[in-house]
Amino acid sequence: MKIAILGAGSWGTALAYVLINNEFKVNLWTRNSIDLNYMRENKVNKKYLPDVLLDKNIEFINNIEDSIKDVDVIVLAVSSQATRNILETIKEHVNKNQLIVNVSKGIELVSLKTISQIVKEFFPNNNFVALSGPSHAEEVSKGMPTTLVSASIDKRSAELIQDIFTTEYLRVYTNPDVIGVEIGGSLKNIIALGAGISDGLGYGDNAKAALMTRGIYEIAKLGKIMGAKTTTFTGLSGIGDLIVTCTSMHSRNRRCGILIGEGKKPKDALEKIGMVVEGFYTVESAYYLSKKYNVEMPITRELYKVIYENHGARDSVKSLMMRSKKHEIEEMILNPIEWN
Ligand SMILES: NC(=O)C1=CN([C@@H]2O[C@H](COP(=O)(O)OP(=O)(O)OC[C@H]3O[C@@H](n4cnc5c(N)ncnc54)[C@H](OP(=O)(O)O)[C@@H]3O)[C@@H](O)[C@H]2O)C=CC1
Ligand SMILES: O=C(CO)COP(=O)(O)O
Repeated sequence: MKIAILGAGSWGTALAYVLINNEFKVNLWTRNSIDLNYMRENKVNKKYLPDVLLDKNIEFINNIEDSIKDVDVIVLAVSSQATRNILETIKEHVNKNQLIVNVSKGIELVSLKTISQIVKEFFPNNNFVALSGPSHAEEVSKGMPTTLVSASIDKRSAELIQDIFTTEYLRVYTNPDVIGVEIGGSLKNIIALGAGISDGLGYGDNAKAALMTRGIYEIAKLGKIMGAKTTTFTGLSGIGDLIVTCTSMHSRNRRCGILIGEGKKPKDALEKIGMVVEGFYTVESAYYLSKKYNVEMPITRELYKVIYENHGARDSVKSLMMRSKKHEIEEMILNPIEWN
């Protein structure tokens, strides 16, 4: 079995490390020829994961068409806003037997589509898997215990991806709820930005617990209306990924939020992180999805104002706290226990 990984960032590189050590052949594609030459010579990705040795079963490739030739699986591992361009580039060169796997976590701006929906536009006949879950590249590439979810409407594809990525430190579950896994994985990044802002403002654990709990609630509300199963949000790609991203210093979303909370302008904070901060864009997509589906998403709305409308973060927290009083669980999401 041969696998192409399109994108040699932190996550693409960590997944390449897993696969080559499972004795699969990997083509790792990067658009950057300087990075390519360094990787070929030194067998490490200096820019994103410098301590991880990639010294067997791997080819570093700069030509994207060559990288997907004769592979069984194509893994999309660039930022989600760049994925459409990648698909456009490879569309004439993919055959219908190649399984397409997406590992990025975001919702496309303007189209408001998830990656499975974009992939379907280009490759309606190919099987598709969304591989997601609480998994920082820095830990996976050190062999630290991690769990993922392989989501596909095709059971065999979900199980194939489960098989090839499983190691003694990486446990992979399957789930047929692709949209649920995609919405959970994408929107947790918004809440992680918020958790970071809260930390940057000097607020404590109470505020973060509130953001995480009310955050997964509004994510699940939107997800349900978009066709997801509510239970998926209680799983690894939902609350699991939300917990890891809101609490870890590995998280670029959380670190970007901390800088904003400390007073940096959102654009400057993004630039300082220097890596993909998906939540920065997904907050806009989610804001418009909440309007499109008429779902109340107060945390998303306030974060949109902070990131895109120059609204003060402390004022946004006040607005959230002073909203009109309400019941905790709305009818539409679960069956709440009613008062006697
Ligand atoms: N890091 C992690 O722990 C995890 C990340 N993810 C998700 O994986 C996705 C990729 O993140 P990650 O690898 O961490 O990000 P990084 O910032 O580490 O790397 C981004 C990668 O995407 C490439 N890229 C960015 N823009 C473009 C573009 N316009 N065209 C082609 N390639 C582009 C970069 O290439 P270049 O270097 O040339 O700019 C680089 O290879 C994100 O959606 C993220 O949410 C999911 C799980 C874990
Ligand atoms: O998705 C991730 C962990 O599961 C990575 O999160 P960040 O992009 O915030 O680093």
